[in-house]
Amino acid sequence: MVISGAGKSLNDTKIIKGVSLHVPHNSIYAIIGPNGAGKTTLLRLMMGLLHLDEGMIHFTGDEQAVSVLLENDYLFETKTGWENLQNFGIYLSVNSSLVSATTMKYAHLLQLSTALDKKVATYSKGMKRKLSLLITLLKDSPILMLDELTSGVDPESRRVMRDVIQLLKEEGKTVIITSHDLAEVQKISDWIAILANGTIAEIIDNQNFKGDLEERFFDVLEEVR
Ligand SMILES: Nc1ncnc2c1ncn2[C@@H]1O[C@H](COP(=O)(O)OP(=O)(O)OP(=O)(O)O)[C@@H](O)[C@H]1O
Repeated sequence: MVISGAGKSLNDTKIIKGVSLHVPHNSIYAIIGPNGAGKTTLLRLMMGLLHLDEGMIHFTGDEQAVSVLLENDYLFETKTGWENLQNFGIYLSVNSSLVSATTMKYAHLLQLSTALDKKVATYSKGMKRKLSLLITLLKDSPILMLDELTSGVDPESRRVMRDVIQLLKEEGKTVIITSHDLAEVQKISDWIAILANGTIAEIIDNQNFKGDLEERFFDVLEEVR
């Protein structure tokens, strides 16, 4: 997936300015940056939920299907987790046997199996996030875009989500994430783009990066200020 010269204004303010990125196939690619840097806006452009004012986004042939996880959970609170999966399966045109198979595969890994019979209104933030992730996985898309997957989630749930992301990579998928958790980003990402004021301030090849990400992050922000 290649983004070149992406630009976007919202309410007459330029939010994304000349962003170019190459997200390698089958990589875990993190976009980090301070509040208001434009991470969600950039991800929404990549998701196709917003239209570019300038530039282009190019998917290679086999990468066109994208599944997305938004920053907030959009779940049916009065239905059980399992009913949510079935309803979203219908909405996403995923047949019910595939919904069952995907649920069987990931619910256990996400430690969500026993909660699936309970109403979502009784779920913790972490459980809701895991259910939203499971819904995102129903479509088996080659590219997953996950906006703040682990925000507000406890360490153990973060770890199981991380394990699932790693498994997805092993299965050949490309995963793009935004996060404020630099320790987590450093653990799982192949590439890390630092976004500041709507521009890419730095791209880190994390497999060859030996330093401390937090330190690098603050240095980069200092340089662009
Ligand atoms: N619909 C909108 N209309 C006008 N401005 C917007 C809109 N959505 C976002 N913005 C502004 O765009 C800027 C970037 O917002 P965005 O949510 O993309 O940042 P972010 O890096 O994801 O921040 P956070 O870490 O807080 O989630 C912010 O200044 C925000 O106020």
